[in-house]
Amino acid sequence: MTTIQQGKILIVDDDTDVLRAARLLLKRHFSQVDFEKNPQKIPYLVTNFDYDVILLDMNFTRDLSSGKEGFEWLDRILDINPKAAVVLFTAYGDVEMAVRAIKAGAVDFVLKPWENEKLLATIQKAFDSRQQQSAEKATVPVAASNNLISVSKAMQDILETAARVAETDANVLILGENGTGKDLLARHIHQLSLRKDKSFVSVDLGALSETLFESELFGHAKGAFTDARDDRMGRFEEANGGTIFLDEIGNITLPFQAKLLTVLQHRSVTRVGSNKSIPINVRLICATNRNISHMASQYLFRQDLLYRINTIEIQLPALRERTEDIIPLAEHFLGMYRKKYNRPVAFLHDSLIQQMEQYDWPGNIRELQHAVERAVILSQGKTLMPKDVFMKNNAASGNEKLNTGYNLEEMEQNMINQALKKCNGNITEAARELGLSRAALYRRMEKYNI
Ligand SMILES: Nc1ncnc2c1ncn2[C@@H]1O[C@H](COP(=O)(O)OP(=O)(O)OP(=O)(O)O)[C@@H](O)[C@H]1O
Repeated sequence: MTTIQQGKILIVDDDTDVLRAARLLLKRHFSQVDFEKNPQKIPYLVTNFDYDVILLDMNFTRDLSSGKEGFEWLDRILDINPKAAVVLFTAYGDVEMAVRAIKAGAVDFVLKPWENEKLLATIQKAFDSRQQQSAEKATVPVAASNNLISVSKAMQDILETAARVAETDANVLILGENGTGKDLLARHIHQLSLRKDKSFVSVDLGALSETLFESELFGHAKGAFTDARDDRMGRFEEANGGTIFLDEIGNITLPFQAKLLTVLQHRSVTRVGSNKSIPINVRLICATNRNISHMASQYLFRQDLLYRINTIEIQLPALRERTEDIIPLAEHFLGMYRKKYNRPVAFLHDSLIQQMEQYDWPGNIRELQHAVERAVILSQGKTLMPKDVFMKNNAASGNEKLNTGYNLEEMEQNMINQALKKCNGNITEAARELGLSRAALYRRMEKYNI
């Protein structure tokens, strides 16, 4: 009998069959095997969950065979966690690419189609070396996995409601501005639910094109359209027994709303090009940053679909409406990033605390998180000062409340300029300051025309 090791593995691949097969194999050996189809979720997952090994596809649909996208994502992962053990997966691999991948920071490389023993041995090796590293660095704490900070009364009430509804199978609709924690709350509810050992499948409906919508959600039969070379299960089937999280539900067109409604009413899906109905048992959590009741009153969102999805409605307040959470969150991120980047900085200056509490945080917790991360990377002393934390228009408007939009790219560009200035234009040193590889810094400089 195989013993299951306490280890967290993440598989990122846009091919559902690959995900399923690799997960099935690895689940027999590791206690937690998460999978994600959408590479855009990588930064979120790597920041929030301390994976032992990440198995990453090199060829996402954008660019089928050069492996370029895989290299980009590898870079992003290592930017976030330089110690991540990343094993690359490719169908078009060759020795040259393997060498490049290892040079770029991957620990190993597996060719598709794989042999189970080989895949397992590679993952095991990556896992063992990572365990050894952690044992040597016993002082390095585990990442703040699933750490939901909630000091304000508003958030405590929300968590209480979440705990109460988690055990039921009631559909939940989470409303709130971008970056308020909708995704994190959905995962939290799943973790508290009886389905926690089953899949949590997250789908960003806003990112799905009209042509992909149906086959992605409901699957397709072989030959249903030109590229349908095999039968393929959709996201609802993948989530069977577990939870499906439909993000940006307010962004789908009326015809797709009708299709989704039919699936929810019948609790079954029919793959595109097939006439066989497949029963599904999923817990549904939806989220949107739009005013969906208003949309329903304007006939832009079907009222009957809204009734289906909002059995329990949770409104996440904007960060500026729960100011008690700002400093605990900032301290949480400060602790997380000072350890990650090994910086001495440990305190927020009183004047910074005051400014942070008065700032509007239009990008909510995500904006706060990025602002603290960048400040930690660039920090020199033990205390963060107001000048260290980028808050849009902060310098110009002092302590006034701000209602402007927020631009992450602008912030990134600013940070790069600051680092280059500090290091007198020395790219290697600036990259180190920013916690980036030289290649990653060059790419960003090119992007911003610096
Ligand atoms: N209460 C919290 N405690 C700690 N971290 C949080 C909390 N809420 C959100 N975060 C962090 O803030 C970031 C943004 O959260 P999340 O992605 O869940 O927001 P969202 O509302 O789903 O955003 P979007 O609408 O843009 O998809 C994530 O890194 C998340 O871990």
